[in-house]
Amino acid sequence: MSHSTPILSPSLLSSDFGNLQHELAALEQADLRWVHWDVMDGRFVPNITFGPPVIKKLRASSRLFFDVHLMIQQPERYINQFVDAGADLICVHAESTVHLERTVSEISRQGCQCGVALNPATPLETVSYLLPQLDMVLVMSVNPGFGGQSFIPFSRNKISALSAMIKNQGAKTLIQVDGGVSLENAGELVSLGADILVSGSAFFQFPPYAKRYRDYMQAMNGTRS
Ligand SMILES: O=C(CO)[C@H](O)[C@H](O)COP(=O)(O)O
Ligand SMILES: [Co+2]
Repeated sequence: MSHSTPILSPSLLSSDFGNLQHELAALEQADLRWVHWDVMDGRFVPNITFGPPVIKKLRASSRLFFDVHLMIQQPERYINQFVDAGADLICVHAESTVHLERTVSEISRQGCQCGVALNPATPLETVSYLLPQLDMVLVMSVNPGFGGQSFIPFSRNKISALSAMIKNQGAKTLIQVDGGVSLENAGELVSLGADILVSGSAFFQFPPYAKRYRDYMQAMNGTRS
């Protein structure tokens, strides 16, 4: 089921890592509701970013919804730590854990919303049986690991097919799209079925954030069917 109002979740990957507290405050001031944390371990993806201690420290001063995208091998080892750090939603990659059902069940059991991310080449069937228990499926529209990449065109078909799959099952799972999202494609992605768009480079490189957020919301609402 789609959210009546689509959500923008700015990816901190493109923010000022030297001043994350300020960045979070600026997002709140600009009326954003969500923020996207790209956690990378240097193994599942080549880069390394931040982990639970950083998120926990910043949780204390932020009311934003913490949308945590784990790009780490065997995320089941760290669920407890990310829940304790204050994540509102934890999203694990289907490709990163052998026992995916057990991993998402554990996230829910610990009182957190749960999501599964799919790399571009990973088929939707991977999450078909899990939809009733997932709060969100993240369709990666670039290969994970870096910000500023170009949107992979076949992701459009994947979003529509996932939207149809969710409707057919009568599930309430939200669709998030991450990678290469811009003001230019935001409206189209929402019309295809996206409920939450993640934007890193195309958000943070264009301050002031309040104006950028307004522009995104206009684009996202404009073509909602
Ligand atoms: O998960 C990610 C990369 O692995 C990021 O969330 C994503 O790439 C956002 O960056 P951009 O909007 O610049 O593409
Ligand atoms: Co991400």
